[in-house]
Amino acid sequence: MKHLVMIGNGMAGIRVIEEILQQNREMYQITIFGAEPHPNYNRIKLSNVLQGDTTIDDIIMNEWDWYRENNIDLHVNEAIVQIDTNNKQVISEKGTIVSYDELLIATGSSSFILPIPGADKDGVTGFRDIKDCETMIKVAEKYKKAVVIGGGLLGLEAARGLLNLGMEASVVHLAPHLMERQLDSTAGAMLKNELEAQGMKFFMEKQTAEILGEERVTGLRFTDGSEIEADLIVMAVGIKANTQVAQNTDIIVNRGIVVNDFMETNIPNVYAVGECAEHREVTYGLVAPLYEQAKVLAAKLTGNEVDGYEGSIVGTQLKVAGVDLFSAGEIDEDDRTKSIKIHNDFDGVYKKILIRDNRIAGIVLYGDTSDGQKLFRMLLKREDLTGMTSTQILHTPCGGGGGGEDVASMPDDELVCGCNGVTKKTIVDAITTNELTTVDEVGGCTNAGRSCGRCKDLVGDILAYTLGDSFDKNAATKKTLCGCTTLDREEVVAEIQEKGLNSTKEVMYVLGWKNEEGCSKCRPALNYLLGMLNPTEYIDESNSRLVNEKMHANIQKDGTYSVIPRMYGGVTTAEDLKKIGEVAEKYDVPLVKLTGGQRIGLFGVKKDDLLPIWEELDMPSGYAYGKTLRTVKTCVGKTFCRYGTQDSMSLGIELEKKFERLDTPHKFKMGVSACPRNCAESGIKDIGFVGVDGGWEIYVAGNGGTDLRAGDLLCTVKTEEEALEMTSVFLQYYRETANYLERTSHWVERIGLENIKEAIADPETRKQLVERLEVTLTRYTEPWKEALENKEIQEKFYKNRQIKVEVN
Ligand SMILES: Cc1cc2nc3c(=O)[nH]c(=O)nc-3n(C[C@H](O)[C@H](O)[C@H](O)COP(=O)(O)OP(=O)(O)OC[C@H]3O[C@@H](n4cnc5c(N)ncnc54)[C@H](O)[C@@H]3O)c2cc1C
Ligand SMILES: NC(=O)c1ccc[n+]([C@@H]2O[C@H](COP(=O)([O-])OP(=O)(O)OC[C@H]3O[C@@H](n4cnc5c(N)ncnc54)[C@H](O)[C@@H]3O)[C@@H](O)[C@H]2O)c1
Ligand code: SF4
Ligand code: FES
Repeated sequence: MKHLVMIGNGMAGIRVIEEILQQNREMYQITIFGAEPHPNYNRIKLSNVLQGDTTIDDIIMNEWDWYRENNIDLHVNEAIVQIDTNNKQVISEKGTIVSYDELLIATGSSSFILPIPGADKDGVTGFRDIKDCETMIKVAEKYKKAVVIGGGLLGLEAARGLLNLGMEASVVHLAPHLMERQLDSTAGAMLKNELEAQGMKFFMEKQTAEILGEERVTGLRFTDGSEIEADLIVMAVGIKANTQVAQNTDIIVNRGIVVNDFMETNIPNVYAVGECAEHREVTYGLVAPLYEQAKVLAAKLTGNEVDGYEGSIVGTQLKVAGVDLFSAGEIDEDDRTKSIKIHNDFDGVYKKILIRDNRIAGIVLYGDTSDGQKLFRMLLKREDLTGMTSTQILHTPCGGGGGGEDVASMPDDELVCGCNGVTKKTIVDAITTNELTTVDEVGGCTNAGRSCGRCKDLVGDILAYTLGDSFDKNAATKKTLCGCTTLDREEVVAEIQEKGLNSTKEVMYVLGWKNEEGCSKCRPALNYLLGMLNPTEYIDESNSRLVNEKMHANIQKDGTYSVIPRMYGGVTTAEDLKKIGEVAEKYDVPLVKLTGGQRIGLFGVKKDDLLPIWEELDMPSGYAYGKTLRTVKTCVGKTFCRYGTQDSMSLGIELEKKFERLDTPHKFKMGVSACPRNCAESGIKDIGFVGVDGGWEIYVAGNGGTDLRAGDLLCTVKTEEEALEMTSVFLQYYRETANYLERTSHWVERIGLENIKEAIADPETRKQLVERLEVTLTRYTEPWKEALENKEIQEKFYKNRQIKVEVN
């Protein structure tokens, strides 16, 4: 098998790999290096994350298990720093050397940071990746004044996000009107009016000379000498291709890595794709052309016949609520163009079609973009307009997302999903051939809707049109458990109960799963649901668990493992500390570290050492890898602290001993503080206890991670027994109603705290929840003890090859 190495784990590169896997799974052993610590995610949707419409979790496109299932050796957080084309090797920043037969460079771009004094101060960022997005969200919690430099697509989407985060957002722009690369001055002015009405401020035709402040930014000075204040500066002044890996090699680099029509560089077996590639002197910054490149390259790499890539004309839209615009091709008239213009200022609609030699050369639409795709198709196909009137050009029947009638009159070759180049015919064919009934399924088969998501309504309309009477609108757009089924979580639960199903295979078979093996999304979800619904009879399927749970250890990015034993309530003994020290020394453990959950972790453990280390430790597993109770953090409480009114350690230890190993929809953390000073950070735990005079306040759905959230007060109880009972009630209600992989913070926001309180108000309901939980708690055993006693488990999990996948 040939070895394909890819540098870059982003949108264009992974599309090539997906296409290769579809065309020939057996052809390559694949290794991917990614500089970011994440699996492939939808970068486009970072704007939606910043604007608060979605979460980082929701924009992951290929989960860690996807890499594993496709035998991809993934190295994240590990940039390649050198290519040796003579010896056909790549070298990473950590010194890893890997040989390749075929090398694919897919390193994308970086934000262009203006080379002006002060650009390196704290509070100055680009907007390119998850880290930048998180930086902005964090700054917005503390500071007020945001300045975005650059009034292009990215700058305006960033500014809208910062407004949504409660900041004042000003945009500094060099040109006389916004988005001058996509809009003419009329549309640019209309856009500025709309955004001003939404609360943005603009500084037009201003060039930044310097960023002011000591260590942290306080403002900026323009070249005309005027100054404005700023706590955060976002640079959105364009991008530059990441070509550093090709430097000091014979690979030709210009603005990007130079490729021919088959994405081949001048060096044999080395290819480039995506924003880092320069094709016919053009580098692209939108996914549609990059996906076209990906298709061509995948065909080339799998030996399939394919026409070369000839370059693209791109269409753009802005992802800001309340703004409807579309632009493609040329923007401004010249002496060879004629134009059709409609400017209805009253309704805020502007349309300009530029025509040269009787063919559409450019489109600018503002306020009504329903003709966008039809006109874009005419532009791309160079349709001859001879004999057509301006009214016919603007109003020929089209799709435009307007429902059944429009869809019927849409030509087959009309582009429905601009990002992925999917036409109406491809979608209709996929629906009929594969009996698809949901928008997500259409996405799974054709990729339509998998990028910016704008076309999803139109895909829904095409489903309605194709399926006719059998179309069910609610079903088409509902959130199914995964792409293998049309059923959502509630329906799957109802079917399992009604039909008495008792294994994942049985569920998949009886409920007509499309993929009989399921996928990395549904297998762990079904395993959880079956165990939750039928705790006494269901036999846990370790093969259906997420990889870390299967191994009972977190796999680190270098292929080693972590060992984290329990320390109930963060309390340990001299004897346990000695044991940990001894194994760390004996097995040469590279890192011994106190974790955030008040325990001691051994990191960098070799797979072969896992069993002997656990045997010698003879301590319970801390489940630091599981969707289960992780830790109960406690303060020292009244035993030692003069402010303490309660015994926090005792409650914490009791809670941890009672609920350890319990499967929950997502990881679950607790905190117990013995007074409102809250030293155990109980306010940012899934369930947190705060000692008050005469009892405990119980806070729920707090989160200290990426979605920082203060917990909500659920209730106040008087005794430890009541605290334990309320924890059982809350935990079991969460277990029975949350979606798999839904943290309590998201669950409480989705269901509503008041609804949860109401649901558990009745004492009889509470009693039943507690009873069901008590039964469930009897099904768990100590995993490492079991592994040490069971040869089969040892052979299956701890004596085979290393997998290099980082799992969070
Ligand atoms: C906020 C935002 C919104 C956007 N909105 C849209 C939109 O609405 N529509 C649209 O079409 N496009 C949009 N884009 C652009 C689109 O996201 C990009 O065109 C696309 O992601 C480029 O794909 P790529 O694979 O070439 O690069 P990337 O997705 O950037 O992937 C490249 C990866 O390679 C990694 N890498 C770089 N150097 C190395 C190295 N030496 N070793 C290992 N790894 C390396 C990078 O860290 C990165 O993860 C948007 C971009 C942003 C930032
Ligand atoms: N909706 C979308 O399709 C979308 C959204 C976000 C990002 N993107 C892509 O991401 C990439 C980056 O976007 P971008 O908007 O940064 O790039 P861009 O090159 O499209 O726009 C940069 C803007 O910054 C302005 N500018 C340049 N120097 C400046 C200065 N010194 N002061 C003030 N303004 C200055 C330019 O006039 C220009 O309008 C692009 O490839 C873009 O296509 C696309
Ligand atoms: S939370 Fe209160 S009781 Fe606990 S350590 Fe802090 S001050 Fe002391
Ligand atoms: S148009 Fe962007 S995903 Fe379809």
